[in-house]
Amino acid sequence: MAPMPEGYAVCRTIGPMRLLAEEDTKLADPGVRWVPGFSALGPAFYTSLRPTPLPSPPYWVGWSDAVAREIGMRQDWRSDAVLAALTGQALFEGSAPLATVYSGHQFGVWAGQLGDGRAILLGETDTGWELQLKGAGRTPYSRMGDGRAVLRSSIREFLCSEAVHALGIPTTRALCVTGSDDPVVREEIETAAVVTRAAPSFVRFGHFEHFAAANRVDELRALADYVIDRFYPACRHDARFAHFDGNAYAAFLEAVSERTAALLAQWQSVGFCHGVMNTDNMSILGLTIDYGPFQFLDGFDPRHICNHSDTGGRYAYNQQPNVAYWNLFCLAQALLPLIGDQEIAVAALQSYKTVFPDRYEARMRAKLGLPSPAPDDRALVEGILKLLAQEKVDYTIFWRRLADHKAGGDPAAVRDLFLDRAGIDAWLAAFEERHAQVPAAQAAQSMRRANPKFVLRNHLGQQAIEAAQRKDFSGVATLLELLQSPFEDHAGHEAYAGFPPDWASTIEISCSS
Ligand SMILES: Nc1ncnc2c1ncn2[C@@H]1O[C@H](COP(=O)(O)OP(=O)(O)OP(=O)(O)O)[C@@H](O)[C@H]1O
Ligand SMILES: [Mg+2]
Repeated sequence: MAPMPEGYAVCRTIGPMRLLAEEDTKLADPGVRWVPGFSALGPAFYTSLRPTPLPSPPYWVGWSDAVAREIGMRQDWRSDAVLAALTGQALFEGSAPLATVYSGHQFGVWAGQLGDGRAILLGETDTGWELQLKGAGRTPYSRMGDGRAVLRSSIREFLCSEAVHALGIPTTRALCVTGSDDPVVREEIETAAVVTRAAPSFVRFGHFEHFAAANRVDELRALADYVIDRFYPACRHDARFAHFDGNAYAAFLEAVSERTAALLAQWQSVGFCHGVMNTDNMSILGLTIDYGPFQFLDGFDPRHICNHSDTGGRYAYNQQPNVAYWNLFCLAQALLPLIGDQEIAVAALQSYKTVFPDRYEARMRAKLGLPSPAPDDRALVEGILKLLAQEKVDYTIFWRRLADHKAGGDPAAVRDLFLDRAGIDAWLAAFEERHAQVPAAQAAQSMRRANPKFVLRNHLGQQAIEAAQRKDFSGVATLLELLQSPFEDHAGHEAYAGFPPDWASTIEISCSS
């Protein structure tokens, strides 16, 4: 293990908190064991250090027992000792925390070294989950940052991780948000929080770029071999990659491209804007990672920019698929020393251009309740997107109402969303004609599984955040419950599925978190 750097948390006693005694640390055993995982790569890839505890006593803000179960934690995992371990007051027995180093392209420009400036990896469990504390204090990669995260952004990340998972979209998960009353300075003074995240791996495109940029090919290869062996073993032998003639790194690039294409198809179809698709926010596993200024579309506007810091609109909703490809190109460049031939690297990226549209069309067909493809489906999709964009019709509500209509509901609920009645009537007629051969009950059922009733809209998150800032955490729990089963009706919770209020458009979400 690399030595503890000076100036970071050595964690003896801070304020009223104390380092847990040996017997307390055992109590903090979450029911899983720690295995070497990423740390086995060696100190070139990270700095070992402890989280820095916050001075004030921590408290639970929100938690997901479902995630705890998936990780394999004990049923009564939410003990004081675990709370202490998830807020840096104590260490889980056997965990060897660290912060990893990566680099990246931010807003299209090479940013050089970044790294986990406020996320500390506790380790990997024997059940295959890395646990990471976001907002756990400064690291050697913090640059000018304070190493902290605020309650507002932590609640957003926690809820959205679980919402995106429940929508069937690959994502990092969130076990819990813990808070404390310690002030954190952003545009205003806010309070500190930590999100405990879980993922099979938090490796990003930027980890590869880091070693490639410094021409450190041995480390680059070690990292690629680790990721391939752990997560992409098929790249070494599967007949699917035979066209690369045994070049596992080219196969790896193709596999990552395909996962990324599939991810983007899901984001686009559900109306999810990520907001900061820098290469350091791109998961090598094709997971959604880094919930910052994200937004689910309210009214459908293809050019919507959810991040107020993104003045040029680089990460606008309709730019996301191209940006993902641009990011994959950066990854290809980073992997070039391993792949060995530029043409092969470029070839490995090509499948993005077919997988993305194929997956996107399949997702949109599912939203339309169509079990198999037909030549005019693209026109049907383009037709409705044009109408939705024309009047900025609410994206989620439109699709859910269309599903309800297919289930026998009044078509007026759909028509009433549009001023252009002739336009929507013509489209509905084409939709019904296309459905002539599809059993209505089957279509209705699959549409309700493809078109969520509940998404984490900005204003819903905002209401839960404001209550939590007053120490009322019930809004976080209620939203979590709805978002964990977003396709269910949840009678009595119609308000969470309604149109956003006027003030929703005034919420400004930026990179400040
Ligand atoms: N408050 C902070 N203190 C220290 N470093 C920070 C802080 N906020 C962001 N950073 C660092 O700045 C870089 C870019 O930040 P970005 O907003 O993409 O990530 P993030 O929100 O911190 O976290 P992640 O990508 O891990 O979800 C990263 O290296 C990140 O660790
Ligand atoms: Mg980030």
